Amino acid sequence: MKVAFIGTGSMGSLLIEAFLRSGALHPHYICASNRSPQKAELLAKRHPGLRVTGSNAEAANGSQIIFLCVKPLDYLAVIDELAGIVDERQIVVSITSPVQIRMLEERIPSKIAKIIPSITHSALSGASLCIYGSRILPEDRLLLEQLISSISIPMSIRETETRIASDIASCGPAFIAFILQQWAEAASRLTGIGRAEAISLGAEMLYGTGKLLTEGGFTPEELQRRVAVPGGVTAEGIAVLDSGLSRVFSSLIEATHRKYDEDLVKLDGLFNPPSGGTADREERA
Ligand SMILES: NC(=O)C1=CN([C@@H]2O[C@H](COP(=O)(O)OP(=O)(O)OC[C@H]3O[C@@H](n4cnc5c(N)ncnc54)[C@H](O)[C@@H]3O)[C@@H](O)[C@H]2O)C=CC1
Ligand SMILES: O=C(O)[C@@H]1CCC=N1
Repeated sequence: MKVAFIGTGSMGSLLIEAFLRSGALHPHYICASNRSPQKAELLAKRHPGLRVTGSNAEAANGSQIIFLCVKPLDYLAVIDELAGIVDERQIVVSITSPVQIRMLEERIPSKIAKIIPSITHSALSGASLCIYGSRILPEDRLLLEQLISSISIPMSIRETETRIASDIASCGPAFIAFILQQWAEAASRLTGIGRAEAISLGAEMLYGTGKLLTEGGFTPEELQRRVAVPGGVTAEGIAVLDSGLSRVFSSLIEATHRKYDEDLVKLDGLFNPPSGGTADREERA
């Protein structure tokens, strides 16, 4: 099976390398193209056999699955390039949340899926968010999920839930890393523990907590009950978090959704230039 990756920036490269590391894909079956070819050529150097093409059309030609790993505002240019090249048997996968499946189905005849990845896939873990277009058949879904499950846990979501699900699964690693950084800096400032030591302790704790919440079968509530012994110190800390955090997460969700709305308006203008409908604004969660 030939698989193409258009855009080999941060996420395109990460996906290629994760698929190679998992053994799901072999370099000989991968075609990659990028606006500045150097990035794709670096990948080819690291993974002999991986083919870098001079154009996106060349990468897509004959590929069974085509991952589009460019930023939202670069989609239209790529889609227009592919329009006369791809056919109804090929599967085009968008990895970006604001580009609506409908926008792609209107412009190209291929089967369309949206699979939103996460940086956690470079550790062969984390959830990938899967949304399938109207032309995707059960066997296409099986093929995609077989591939993506080599590097992640595929989870089907509704397209209207893309923003909030992606906030948690894809932006989440950055949010949690920020919290850990702040915690470690406060710990270092107030107690003198080394920042690096505090971060190592926190990282191991996050790894173990993730395992307990997944394979360990704990719910967040059970985990808190087990750790916060009556009359102990954890309960004191949870009371502080309780008084401060609920507002923080509401503001966070408002901020990401506001930015998403702005992206939808820009995309709407790009994909429907003259009359410019606003239907996409209704499509977010
Ligand atoms: N970084 C992350 O953790 C996640 C990113 N995403 C989504 O992935 C998409 C890509 O993000 P990154 O990889 O971080 O961005 P990036 O900027 O690192 O990579 C985008 C690549 O696309 C290339 N490109 C732009 N226009 C092109 C064209 N016409 N033809 C070929 N290549 C072209 C650029 O040269 C660049 O290498 C974004 O839409 C982002 O929302 C989704 C989930 C997680
Ligand atoms: O920051 C961003 O826009 C992308 C989307 C999900 C994770 N990173």
